[in-house]
Amino acid sequence: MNNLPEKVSRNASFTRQNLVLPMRAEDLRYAPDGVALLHDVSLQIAEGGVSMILGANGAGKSILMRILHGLITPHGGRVLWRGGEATDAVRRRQAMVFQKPVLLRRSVAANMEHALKAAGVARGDRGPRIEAALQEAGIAHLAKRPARVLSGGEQQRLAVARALSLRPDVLFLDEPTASLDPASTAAIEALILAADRRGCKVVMISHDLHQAQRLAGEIVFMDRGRITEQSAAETFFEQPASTAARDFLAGRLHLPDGTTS
Ligand SMILES: Nc1ncnc2c1ncn2[C@@H]1O[C@H](COP(=O)(O)OP(=O)(O)OP(=O)(O)O)[C@@H](O)[C@H]1O
Repeated sequence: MNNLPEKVSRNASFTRQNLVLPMRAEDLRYAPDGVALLHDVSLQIAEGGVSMILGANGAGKSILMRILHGLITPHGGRVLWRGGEATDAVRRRQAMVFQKPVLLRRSVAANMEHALKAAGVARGDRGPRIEAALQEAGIAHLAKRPARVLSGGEQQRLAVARALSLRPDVLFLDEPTASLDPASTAAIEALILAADRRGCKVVMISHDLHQAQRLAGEIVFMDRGRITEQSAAETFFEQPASTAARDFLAGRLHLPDGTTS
């Protein structure tokens, strides 16, 4: 890969301390109605670089992310932030953006205002933060427009800008650029890299291997409810350790019965 020096310098350029990492997930099990969808998943997320979760459809990536963010409760195992269970203070230092942005029926600026107010940001600080976040996302000219009439790419930029305006220590992104065109994708990727440079830990799911190569510091690879490897992105793409990852990168499908096509 040709962008290693950029990643190294990015990782060295933190501008603030991350107050919730490292995160440690231990033996997570998720089995609604007795059907095991996550099997004893353990991983550690530390500061520095984008952590990218890869794996085939149905591998359990979204379930894992939702458990890490506290949106669903696992049937076994636990998630520890700096060694302790998530408190309200820890949850407030995290944000999540979904593949389909969840926006309120009000203007772009009012969507931002609502999130900042709910997060307890003082009234006088909200305006400047909204302006800065919309500028950075390249949608300042849309501030007064109803959020629901924005294009898909604009809506997703707003969702990411809104999440970043909260200045989270950890930002979870579940396929934020799925179905966006190259220009919108590039705009979102620029926001992700800027957040990374500021010391916001980005944990992200993507199906776009080129995007993973552009952004990721490390790869967490999932196969049928298990993490088969967690490694530096360069290592993963050059020498994937697991058969499942090798097959995935080669475009071979792992079928539920254990065979490969
Ligand atoms: N509450 C639930 N009850 C039953 N099955 C579920 C539930 N939630 C998710 N699943 C199933 O668990 C599997 C993993 O889902 P998940 O959304 O985590 O996959 P994913 O890796 O994010 O896939 P994709 O890349 O398609 O988004 C899927 O087969 C899904 O249908």
